[in-house]
Amino acid sequence: MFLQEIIKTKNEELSKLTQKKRSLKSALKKSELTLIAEIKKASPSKGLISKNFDPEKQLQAYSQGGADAISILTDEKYFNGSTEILRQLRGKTSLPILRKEFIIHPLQIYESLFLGADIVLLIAAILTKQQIISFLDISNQLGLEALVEVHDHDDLEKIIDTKTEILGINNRNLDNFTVDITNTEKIINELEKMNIRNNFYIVSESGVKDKNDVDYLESLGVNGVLIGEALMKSNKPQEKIKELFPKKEHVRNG
Ligand SMILES: O=P(O)(O)OC[C@@H](O)[C@@H](O)c1c[nH]c2ccccc12
Repeated sequence: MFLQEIIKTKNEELSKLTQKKRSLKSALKKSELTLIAEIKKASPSKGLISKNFDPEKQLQAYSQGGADAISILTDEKYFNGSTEILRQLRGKTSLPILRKEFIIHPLQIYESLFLGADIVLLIAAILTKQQIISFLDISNQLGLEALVEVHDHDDLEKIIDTKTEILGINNRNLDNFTVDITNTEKIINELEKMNIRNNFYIVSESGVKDKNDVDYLESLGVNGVLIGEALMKSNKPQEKIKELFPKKEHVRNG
């Protein structure tokens, strides 16, 4: 009897832990182009990007500018990020948070939950199809959303017939750092040929720097864009967002 009561309580406690997180998918469902704004101090391709790196100030500028979600680099060695940044910013925003990390083990997904992330990144190029399938299952169980990132045809093959819902198309080749934003168009064309374009919410990632780029991507029908460097390098990220997304509603007090 008593054990039963304990288990009932445990189930209630667990449901709190895994309850639906803040959702990127809900933002992507809207007709307006979604902005995922990234907090990134440095990168292996660009070195130090932000001299006066202040994650909290950056977060404020992003949310006041009208960003729909925040991406936070947690890799230390190559991006100068930290899990601590995510932990600290979590309580300071109501926007969904994507943990930008190179996930190669299920433990990192559990860790993301405890850090307070709402979305995890699954990079197809560093995972097998089996891992993608299993990592998507784990994320689902934990109530986390997953942004599954592809760059080329081989990556695309790996995510076909998986439960991928949010598809990130990376315009940057992570092996040699070359950037080409027409990569988004190329991958969308492949999806259309395979007749699976409408199975996904599509986020174009990397190399988006001006209004022209945003307009071009919007014309392709993407649901969202992920921008890091252009916002990190700007002295006034909030203004930069206004320039890139004049239609966005700008929040007054974060
Ligand atoms: O700074 P940019 O060019 O706007 O790019 C942002 C984001 O797309 C990029 O940081 C990124 C995309 N996929 C990744 C995977 C790991 C680390 C970083 C990334």
